[in-house]
Amino acid sequence: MEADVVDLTRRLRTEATRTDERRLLVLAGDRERGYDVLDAVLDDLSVPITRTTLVGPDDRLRCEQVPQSNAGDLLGTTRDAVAIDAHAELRPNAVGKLVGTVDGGGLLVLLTPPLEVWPDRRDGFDESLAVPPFSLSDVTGRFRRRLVETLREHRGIAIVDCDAGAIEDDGLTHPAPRLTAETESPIVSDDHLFPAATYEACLTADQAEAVAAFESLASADSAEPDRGEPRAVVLEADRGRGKSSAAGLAAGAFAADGQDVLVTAPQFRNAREVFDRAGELAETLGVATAVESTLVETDAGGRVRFRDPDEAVDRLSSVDVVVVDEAAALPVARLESLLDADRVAFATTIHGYEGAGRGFSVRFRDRLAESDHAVTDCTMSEPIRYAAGDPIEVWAFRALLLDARPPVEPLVADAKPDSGAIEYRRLDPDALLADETLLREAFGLLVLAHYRTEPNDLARLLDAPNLEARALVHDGHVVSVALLAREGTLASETRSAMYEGGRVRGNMLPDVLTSQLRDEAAGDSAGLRVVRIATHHAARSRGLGSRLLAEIRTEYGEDVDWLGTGFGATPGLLRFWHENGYGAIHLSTTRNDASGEYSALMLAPTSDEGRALRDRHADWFARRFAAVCSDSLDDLDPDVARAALRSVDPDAAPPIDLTDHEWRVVAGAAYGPGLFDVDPGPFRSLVVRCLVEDPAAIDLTDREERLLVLRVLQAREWSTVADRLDYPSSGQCMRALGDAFCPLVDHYGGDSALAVRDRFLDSSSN
Ligand SMILES: CC(=O)SCCNC(=O)CCNC(=O)[C@H](O)C(C)(C)COP(=O)(O)OP(=O)(O)OC[C@H]1O[C@@H](n2cnc3c(N)ncnc32)[C@H](O)[C@@H]1OP(=O)(O)O
Ligand SMILES: Nc1ncnc2c1ncn2[C@@H]1O[C@H](COP(=O)(O)OP(=O)(O)OP(=O)(O)O)[C@@H](O)[C@H]1O
Repeated sequence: MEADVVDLTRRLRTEATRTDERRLLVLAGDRERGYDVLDAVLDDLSVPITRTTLVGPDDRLRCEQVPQSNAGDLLGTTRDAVAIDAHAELRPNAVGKLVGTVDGGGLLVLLTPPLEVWPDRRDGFDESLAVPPFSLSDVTGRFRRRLVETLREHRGIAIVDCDAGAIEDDGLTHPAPRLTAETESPIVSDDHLFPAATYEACLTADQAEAVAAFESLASADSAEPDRGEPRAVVLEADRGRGKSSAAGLAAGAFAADGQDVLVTAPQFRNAREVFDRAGELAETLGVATAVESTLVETDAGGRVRFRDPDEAVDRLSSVDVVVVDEAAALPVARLESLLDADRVAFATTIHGYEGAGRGFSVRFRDRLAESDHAVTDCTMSEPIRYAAGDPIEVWAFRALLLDARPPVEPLVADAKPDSGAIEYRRLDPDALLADETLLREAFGLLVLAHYRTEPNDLARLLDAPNLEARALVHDGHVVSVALLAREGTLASETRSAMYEGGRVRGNMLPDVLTSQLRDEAAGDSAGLRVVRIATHHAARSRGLGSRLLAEIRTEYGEDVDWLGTGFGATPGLLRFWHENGYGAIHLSTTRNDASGEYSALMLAPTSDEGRALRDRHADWFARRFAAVCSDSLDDLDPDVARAALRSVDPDAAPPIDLTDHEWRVVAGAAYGPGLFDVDPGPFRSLVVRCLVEDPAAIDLTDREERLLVLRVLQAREWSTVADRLDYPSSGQCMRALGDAFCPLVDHYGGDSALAVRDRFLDSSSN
């Protein structure tokens, strides 16, 4: 049989090479037999071992080997053959990252258990879906069943049953011969800053346009003084469109002009093509003085060099141009720091969520828009690594729903929460599988709206026992969707393990409340966490999200003790949840990598037990808030602090408990010559109470509230606060703080406070 498969692989390779497409070979059956066949196939293939990668747990072939957990290392690289050993586990994210790395003419190999039994076997990835109190036997195999179906249905995929020694499907597509490649050749105009050779090195017109976009990063000259302002280029494309190469050609052109270009990426290998192209261009132009793997230098004193993101951030001011490759794979906070560079380019994938996360498009785009940089956008669609319409890309997009989209705008444009056309629907996994449009719309909406949705989530949606999905559909189309996770009802052993620092899967809220906030009972009650919620962008702010939350509360209210959520906190989102009955009980003390925000945890109780849980945590949260704010949250956006406190139920928050002397200090600073600085403590508890309670009698402006947060809670220097809030001087800022405390003293002050106030009011009126 091996000979037959070797022969088939040769034919697949010939076809792939002729069409510049890839082919996929599935070796199903016993693992050892699969490896024997794979060995024979790779021995015969004219593929250099240096361009082959085995992705699996063991180093069994004579080529590079990486575990599936490190599949991201290969992002942005080009391989001739990639074999994925899926026997112990199949991580959907890994498949998403790997498919795009295989070159035109290349081969992707999938080693799997027998296809008939594979969906019903529980593997390593499934273990990650078995979230307590559920067990592995509760996990289902729908994702893999669907995967197997797509493998059987799609073109270009050969399936070999290694146990039976039979070729089930030869995967040959017998393409009609093509006359010539249909790509437009790049047009090189005279009107460009970079040398013509830069454009002549481009393989497609798209790539030439992308290179041209980089010209906007050229440094200022007297003819165009406007170029002195900060500038950014964002280059987006699907995998393998030649982004890195475009960036490399531009970097080479800058270096030829004597500029210092710093290139960064999650890892050097993600950016290798940048250096290949930059070096080639420098050589073509005859200006290269050094061409090494991470450095290109030119006789004009220019260079292109690589630095890790951490190091890059420290060097931004000393270089001319910064190029960030595989930008979507970097945390948003890191991308934000890179914005300190005046001239910076970000190259990233559009369907980058195949493992990279969508932080870039969902969150970082907003930051970029708020920055001073003038942004030039550029997209590339023409494939370079492999031909357009490549069957393996088509398969991967479908199998992992990489191109899932919410319904087109006109279908949901009229959706209103109270209209009869709106229906609340359970998105049962079986119903989703039976209705591909529903699945694509629901998943597409989650992907577009959420920076963290990735192929693993598709598998979770279909197979995880703790997850459920609900939606509002408008005339049958998904307009608002929520992903829900059951949490809590944990056995006492599990709870004590958590309390003692053990890791427990899932159960995000009970986990944080138990392990970090030291509440061993937190995992006892039954909860439902809204993991994600999204409304179609064409129908936001009409109450649809709120209606969906209300429906969820009606459906589950009797069933659980609390509803909860956790998300990257912004003032708008905190308001949205607060308006829907959720109150903050925690803000994380570190920023989330993907969102760049501090995470907020919120609870909405639905039973007495849930209320008791919410109340004690709201109380603890309000009590510790000021201390955390002057420590790990000292850079928290004051509007997030205000919105978080405002969402806390005032009945659950601690009352004001100041001694007479403390009241005299506060009232003395508000109405007399006293100073906040001598004893900030009592001021802090007053501010927290006032922001939680928001009494009608205290009408502070937004600026005054920000002042209270920045100076009193976050202990920022007077000069910093004055600067940030546009007070003309620190002195004016101090007076404004005193003034802001007057209504607080009036409203909350006891006899001792009011006596101080009246004394100073009397003396000023005499
Ligand atoms: C656990 C999590 O999933 S949190 C993340 C939530 N999801 C996202 O951020 C994805 C993108 N955003 C969305 O899909 C939607 O904006 C949702 C889901 C947050 C809200 O859905 P909608 O259908 O718009 O909600 P609804 O109309 O009931 O309430 C909107 C109100 O929420 C508040 N709000 C929600 N998001 C924001 C925001 N980003 N900025 C400002 N206010 C906001 C506002 O008060 C808004 O009212 P307004 O438009 O009158 O100012
Ligand atoms: N102008 C060019 N000259 C030579 N080779 C090129 C050129 N453009 C692209 N290529 C080749 O095409 C393949 C894909 O290019 P590149 O890595 O730049 O694309 P990419 O869009 O950055 O890919 P990914 O999305 O995987 O990061 C690489 O093998 C690269 O060497």
